[in-house]
Formats: sequence, structure tokens, C-alpha cells
Amino acid sequence: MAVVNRCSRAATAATTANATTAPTFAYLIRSLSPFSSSSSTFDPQNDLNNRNKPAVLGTLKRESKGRNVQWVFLGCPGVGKGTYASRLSNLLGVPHISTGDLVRDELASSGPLSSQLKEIVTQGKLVSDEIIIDLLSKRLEAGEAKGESGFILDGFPRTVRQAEILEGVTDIDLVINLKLREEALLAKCLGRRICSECGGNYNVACIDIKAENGRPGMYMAPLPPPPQCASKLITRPDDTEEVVKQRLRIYQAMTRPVEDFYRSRGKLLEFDLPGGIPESWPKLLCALNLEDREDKQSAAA
Ligand SMILES: Nc1ncnc2c1ncn2[C@@H]1O[C@H](COP(=O)(O)OP(=O)(O)O)[C@@H](O)[C@H]1O
Repeated sequence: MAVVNRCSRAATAATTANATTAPTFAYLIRSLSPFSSSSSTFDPQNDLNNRNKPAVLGTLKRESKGRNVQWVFLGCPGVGKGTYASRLSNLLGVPHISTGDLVRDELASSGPLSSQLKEIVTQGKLVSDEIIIDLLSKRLEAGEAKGESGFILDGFPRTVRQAEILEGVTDIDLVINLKLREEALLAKCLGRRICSECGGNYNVACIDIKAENGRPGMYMAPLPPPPQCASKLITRPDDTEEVVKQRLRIYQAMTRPVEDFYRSRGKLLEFDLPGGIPESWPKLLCALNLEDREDKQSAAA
């Protein structure tokens, strides 16, 4: 995918050379104990003037200090964090790091943590901050060794403590808070399918919410697998109705406060998904002042 910087704001960080390194394992672990307080970049005047707009979109150049973007995706289970984080990662050339994927990789590896994690994940609970930071640190460290810089985090931070630890070790430029109507979230989770062979993500749910009481309708087409994956689809064990409802409750209790954490620092970009990918992707790019030339060309073809 080709990226064009339309207004020189969000994309600036993506196109400049690497100047700082990703947080390292040692940094993150050191910050765990004793518990470190956050290094706030809160600017009350800026925040007051930009109630609905993250200050960071206007000041990204200064905050990014010439390195690749360090963005975070927030949002309820099923909202589509993985889909949009992965698209942006391709567009901006930075790694998409999903802590959910790290947990699932660890589960699949049958390592020492595996059985402990299985119990937690299948109950829809959160893994401890210590374990998740350990997994994330190892992933960042491996990426650093390969020359990666910047990241789009998906699924981290999920608690205020995780956000504070992250804040203590590196600057997050922007936090994209994806939002979707509640009635669509459960259906989207239950419709998720993964190809057991290639790892591709699909969704068999067709969301068709009718307009009602002045509220507009919403349509999200399924994302069907290609024929070669159709017979190899699996469902995540934590995508059952009972577990998804539990994950949604935990999101409200543990992760909702993370939105306030970043809102108060002027870093939160609220994005209401208007529908499926064809509608939402161009609007998200527009909100980020980015343009996907290849996407436009293929749409025009
Ligand atoms: N930052 C985190 N902190 C604690 N647990 C996590 C974190 N990220 C992932 N997990 C664990 O992995 C599971 C799957 O995460 P993820 O794929 O991000 O799911 P979701 O679809 O709920 O966003 C979570 O329910 C939780 O058990």
C-alpha cells in the first residue's frame, strides 16, 4: 500500500527516519517495580481548546521526535482493532503488535505459561500485567533486534496500570479509540473465524441494523474466507457468547478508564465506525490525515 501525507500531520511520524529505539525489556521490567508514576504530557490549555480533537494530531511532529509512529488502538472486543491496526501497519510500515496474538502464540507453544493462560483466557479474564508486559517486552526486544522501529499496539494497554507503565518508558503519539454500536459487538465476535492454515481473519456475521427512532441503520457485510480457507476455519475458544459478554464487562471495568487516561493527556482520537471496512477505512484515514493511494486506485479501477 502507498501512503500519502495529505496534511503533513499524522503521516509525518511515519515517513521520517528512525531516531529513537523502542522500549526495551529492561526498561519495561524496571518500571514494574517499584511502580512508576506516569510522565504526563498533559497540557490543560491545549486540552480545553481541543475537547473533541486530540492535541497530538496538531503537534505530532514535535512529539514524534523524528521516529516512526507509536500508536495504540483501544476498543471493545469485536470492534475491529486487529483489522484496522493491521491495515495501518501495512500503510505506515510499522509493526502491528497484538497482545492477544502474543497470548495465543504462547498458548499454542505449550510452554510453561500455557496452562495458566488457557484458564484465564477461556474465562474471558485479563492476564496479569506482569505476564503481559513480559510477553510484550520480548516481542519488542525481538523486533528491535530485527531493526523494527515504531509500532501500532492492539490490545495494550488494557488497564490504567499498563498505560502508566507504558507512559513511563516511551511516548505514545496517538491513541485511536474505535467505537461501534453495542448491538454489533457481540455478533461480530461470534462471527469471527480464523483460517487454521494461513492465519487469515474472516467474519461470517452479517450486521444489518434497521433505522429506528431517528437512529440511522447500519450495515456491515460479512468478510468471507477465500475458497482455499473455507474448509479450514476455526473459532477462538473465547468467542462464545458467555465469554464475550464477560470480556465486554471486563472492558467496561478495566479498560474504559484507560480512555480517560489518554483523553486527559490530549492523545485520544475517538472514531465511531460508520459501518464495514469499505465505509470505515477511508473515513479513518481521513480522520488521521492519511491517504491510501493504492486503495483509491483499486476502488477506481
Ligand atoms: N493487555 C492485556 N492485558 C491483559 N490480558 C490481555 C491483554 N491483551 C490480551 N490479553 C488476553 O488475551 C485475550 C485476547 O485478547 P484480544 O485478542 O486482544 O481480544 P479482544 O477480542 O477481546 O480484543 C484477552 O481476553 C486477555 O485474556
